[in-house]
Amino acid sequence: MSNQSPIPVVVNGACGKMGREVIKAVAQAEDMTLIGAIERNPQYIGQDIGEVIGCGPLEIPVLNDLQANLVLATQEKVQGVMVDFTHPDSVYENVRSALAYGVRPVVGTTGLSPEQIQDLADFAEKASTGCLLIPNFSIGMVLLQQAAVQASKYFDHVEIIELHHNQKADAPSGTAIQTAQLLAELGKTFNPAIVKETEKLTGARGSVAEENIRIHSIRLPGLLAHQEVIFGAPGQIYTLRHDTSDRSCYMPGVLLAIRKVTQLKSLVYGLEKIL
Ligand SMILES: NC(=O)C1=CN([C@@H]2O[C@H](COP(=O)(O)OP(=O)(O)OC[C@H]3O[C@@H](n4cnc5c(N)ncnc54)[C@H](OP(=O)(O)O)[C@@H]3O)[C@@H](O)[C@H]2O)C=CC1
Ligand SMILES: O=C(O)C1=N[C@H](C(=O)O)C[C@H](O)C1
Repeated sequence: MSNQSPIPVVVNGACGKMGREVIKAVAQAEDMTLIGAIERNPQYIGQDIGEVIGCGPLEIPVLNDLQANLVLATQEKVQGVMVDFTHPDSVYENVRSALAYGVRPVVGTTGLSPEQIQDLADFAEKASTGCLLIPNFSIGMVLLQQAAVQASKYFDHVEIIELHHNQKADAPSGTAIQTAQLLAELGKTFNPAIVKETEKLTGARGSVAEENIRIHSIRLPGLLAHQEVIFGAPGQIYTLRHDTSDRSCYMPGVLLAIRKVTQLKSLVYGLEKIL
């Protein structure tokens, strides 16, 4: 065991699908201490978060007061971290609040606009406070994206298909948007038109992201989170695919981000930057 004080962690969206996994992972991490579980759903407020998620008492009541927990995080021996897995509608304000208190945000929630991300980056820079925005915490997705960047040097035609459970609020997924951005960094425009296309049903050809890369979003019960990047060239197709089967796949990335954000002084976007 190291002599360093454990990192105090507040989890926002604690009773959601991802929040529950994060609570479990943080509670088991020897170098972290769970100090807050924030949730808006009244059915859980006041209950022990450990009991709610079925891992036994953790002596942390579920509260619906982010500000109070952020204040708590500033009173610990070492500066705290807020992990956010909530909703596109609330994440911007949550991160602004955490940064204002000097609490470092680790953000998994997707759906922030480019303008909101830039604003948070400026705010973190001014506050000289680390902040991590990670559209996807799984190592498999980082590897897929790296392979896609490599392939994009040799293929001029590419489309992205992302497939998720139908409780997902935002489309396209944060991961698909980031994947298109990474491919676009090469500085070439993909998918030169071969014929004049007509969409007989609006949206049939998906949405167009950076450098003319199309993203198609599928939402079905039974899916978790999946992505394909399909490259085409005359006479060949190269397909990269990542599938998740359990949300525990994100936890090594989440724990790494909690450790790394304490060493940062500005906003960093993407798991690949901290590996
Ligand atoms: N970066 C990554 O690797 C991953 C990112 N995600 C992203 O994380 C986010 C959460 O996903 P998931 O856990 O599946 O979602 P859930 O809907 O299961 O959980 C979201 C939690 O946030 C709460 N919430 C919803 N709306 C608000 C709001 N306006 N203000 C405050 N709290 C709110 C929900 O409460 P209530 O139940 O009352 O609605 C719930 O507790 C999504 O954006 C998703 O895309 C998901 C998986 C991996
Ligand atoms: O909502 C989800 O489930 C996921 N959301 C993230 C995204 O939008 O990319 C990450 C992963 O795909 C799971």
